[in-house]
Amino acid sequence: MTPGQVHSLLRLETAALAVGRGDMPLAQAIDLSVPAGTGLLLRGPNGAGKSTLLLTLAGLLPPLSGSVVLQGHNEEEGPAFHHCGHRNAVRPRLTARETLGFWRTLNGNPAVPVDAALERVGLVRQARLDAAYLSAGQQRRLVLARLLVSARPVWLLDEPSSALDAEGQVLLGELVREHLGQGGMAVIASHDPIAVPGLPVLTLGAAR
Ligand SMILES: Nc1ncnc2c1ncn2[C@@H]1O[C@H](COP(=O)(O)OP(=O)(O)OP(=O)(O)O)[C@@H](O)[C@H]1O
Repeated sequence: MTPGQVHSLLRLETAALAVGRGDMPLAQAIDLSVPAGTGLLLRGPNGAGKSTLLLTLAGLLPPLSGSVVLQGHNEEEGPAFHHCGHRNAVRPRLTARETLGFWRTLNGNPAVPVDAALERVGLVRQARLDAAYLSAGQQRRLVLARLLVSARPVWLLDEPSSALDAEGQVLLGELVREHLGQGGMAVIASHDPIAVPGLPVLTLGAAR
């Protein structure tokens, strides 16, 4: 079975989902249905709850009410979600190559080899450099490479384009399009344009 055939059974669904922090609601009545091979772009002003929604979809925050279900997912195949927060979560004293090796081992389901992932994101020359010495955009590219080294069907990306140069933004669009093309899913919170044609948009309101 190809990845696309495996993922084609999956669908990310929320029903009457309310998300928030503590007892403070930020967004309510969210009814999503994201089938395999499609994505969703989250828009909305600062503080609207986009990051909170991504964390809730990832299972890292509890819903205030309602449900999140990944239909068709077999738990025995391991975790389905890659959550990449707006912070890079890189360890300063691991090299770029060690960082990807660490994530590949931790996340399991090995996919693209570490050196191939570094090449894909343009970090070959930085492979042996401590992550602390990577520029902001290079650290962001390392986060993108992390998506590649372990196969997970659902990418939850929080401001993935921040600090990326124009070429990096093109790369991000390519990676997301390829992932969707293989039957994956992506929910992306961003204030920037994302180079994925036809991406549906969910706009969260201001929470002020
Ligand atoms: N740990 C926390 N405890 C309490 N409130 C929090 C916590 N984290 C975030 N918040 C609040 O939740 C609200 C929504 O934050 P969130 O990060 O989800 O917004 P966002 O739409 O992603 O914003 P941005 O566009 O600025 O990234 C904000 O008012 C924020 O202060």
